[in-house]
Amino acid sequence: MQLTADRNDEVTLVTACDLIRRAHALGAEYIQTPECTTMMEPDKKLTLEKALPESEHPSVKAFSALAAELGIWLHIGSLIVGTEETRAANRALLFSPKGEIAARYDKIHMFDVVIPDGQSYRESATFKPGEKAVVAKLPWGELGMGICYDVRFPYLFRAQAKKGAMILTAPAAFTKFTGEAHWHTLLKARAIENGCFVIAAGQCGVHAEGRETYGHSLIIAPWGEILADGGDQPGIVVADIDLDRVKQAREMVPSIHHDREFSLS
Ligand SMILES: O=C(O)CNC(=O)[C@H](CS)NC(=O)CCC(=O)C(=O)O
Repeated sequence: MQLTADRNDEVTLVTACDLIRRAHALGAEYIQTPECTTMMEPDKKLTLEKALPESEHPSVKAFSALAAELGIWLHIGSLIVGTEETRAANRALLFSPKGEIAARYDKIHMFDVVIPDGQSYRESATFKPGEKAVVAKLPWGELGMGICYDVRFPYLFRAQAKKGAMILTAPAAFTKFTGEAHWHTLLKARAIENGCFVIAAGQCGVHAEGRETYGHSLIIAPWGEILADGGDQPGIVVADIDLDRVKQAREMVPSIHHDREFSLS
């Protein structure tokens, strides 16, 4: 599902829940939302003020209740969650159909980048990077959890695939500028090189202070075909995931089994 998060999380939460309900009505059993699902707040101080711990976080409570009500696996691409330290976590949460948190992943790679379109980002000023890669168990197979900028670090997804992941994920708030140049290519590469499905929900549109995100939520098959593309407007995309296609792609090109150690001089 993709949306344009407001800086006010209460406003965005309503939209997010509505889109999740629409996806469920179409038969979705696993639903993914973008990075920073309920809030895109440019101000560091305001971001940290809203960064409540999981146990007190209004969005965590709402999504847990919604997952239980609908009986779905709900993968919230990320929420801004308070930690014991001064910086927050940019954390993805996977809710089970009982509403329990089945897995959590803190974004590892921080987007500290100056973009030639004039925008500059210092994610590490607000967020403490995670240190643990995560592969979560779904009833259909294992799912590797990544977030946004992580998609540029192929060894993270390689490690997840080697651990058994058949679905790789990168919910995102990609910039429009870098998305136009790189988004489809990076995600297709992660799918092809690992023989995995890739599912990546994206923020889209114009956010507070003119920040533009790329949208184009993608579902990609292990052979590299794009099964669904969300375009640039808020909405949902759905696809049937046949996990036999992982085996089929890896039978055609078994590169996942051909990694080698080598020296470099
Ligand atoms: O801070 C927020 O409000 C939400 N978080 C983000 O937007 C994050 C960190 S600033 N964005 C990215 O990682 C973009 C990566 C990207 O665009 C690329 O790799 O090209």
